[in-house]
Amino acid sequence: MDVLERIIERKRTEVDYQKTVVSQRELEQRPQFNRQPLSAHDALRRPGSSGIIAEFKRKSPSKGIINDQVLVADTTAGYVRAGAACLSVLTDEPFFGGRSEDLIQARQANPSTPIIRKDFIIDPYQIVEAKAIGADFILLIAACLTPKQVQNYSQVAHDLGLEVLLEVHDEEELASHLTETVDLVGVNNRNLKTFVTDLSTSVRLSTLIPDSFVKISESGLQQAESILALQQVGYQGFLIGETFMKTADPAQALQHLLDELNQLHPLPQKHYIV
Ligand SMILES: O=P(O)(O)OC[C@@H](O)[C@@H](O)c1c[nH]c2ccccc12
Repeated sequence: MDVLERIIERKRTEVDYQKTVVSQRELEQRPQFNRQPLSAHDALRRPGSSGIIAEFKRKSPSKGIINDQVLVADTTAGYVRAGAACLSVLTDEPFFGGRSEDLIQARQANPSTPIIRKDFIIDPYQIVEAKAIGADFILLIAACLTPKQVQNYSQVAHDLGLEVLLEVHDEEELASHLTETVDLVGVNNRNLKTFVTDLSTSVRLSTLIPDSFVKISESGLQQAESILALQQVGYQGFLIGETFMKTADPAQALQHLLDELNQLHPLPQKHYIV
């Protein structure tokens, strides 16, 4: 069994248990459930957007502990001050050391920045839960779902006002799973089965994704030069976790990356803001 299969098996048990603890009806009564979600699509397409989706990730199956010292509210607020366009918060506990409470805290600290619930969604209950904890958009991973599930779950998300990021990592997944019902398409440079990270995956797949979707390159991004090269082939979003989280001050690491990016490729808007 590969890691992805283990994660999904564990997730099934977790979701079935969670449903007995908090019913869907109870989730629908939470105050956040009535909040109007923010659009990640708009935030990433806004002129002058940094395009960075900055992730809060304590640990991962490939790297072990990345950072268990920093607090979610401080870190995510720091990311936003530094210029993140969106935030990503891992809520998977067994493999990534996250929890729903992290997203609740990130939401409180950042009322105006779109936040993605980063988890392995295999049941519509988790989409209702995403809304109830204050997420604005959700991740659907092609490798974990059938094309039909992607369509159905996107519909559930849209009915709740949430946007959908579909994650693929090769041509086959893109061809079989891409549907008009998703809003953003993420190319994961990391193969979730082998953990090998290769940025050329994003380059290869970029022309195969229609421009109507916001294109996001995910994982393994470290250098301003790589971001610039990916912008040139059509990417508008960059999902980055470890490069920031492995430092003692993740927000400062983002600030450095944006400074480097501005030096390479100054965004005119930045210079006109007084
Ligand atoms: O830490 P990195 O290499 O910058 O990667 C961030 C993000 O892309 C990665 O955490 C991720 C992408 N898709 C996922 C699916 C589940 C869990 C995690 C992920």
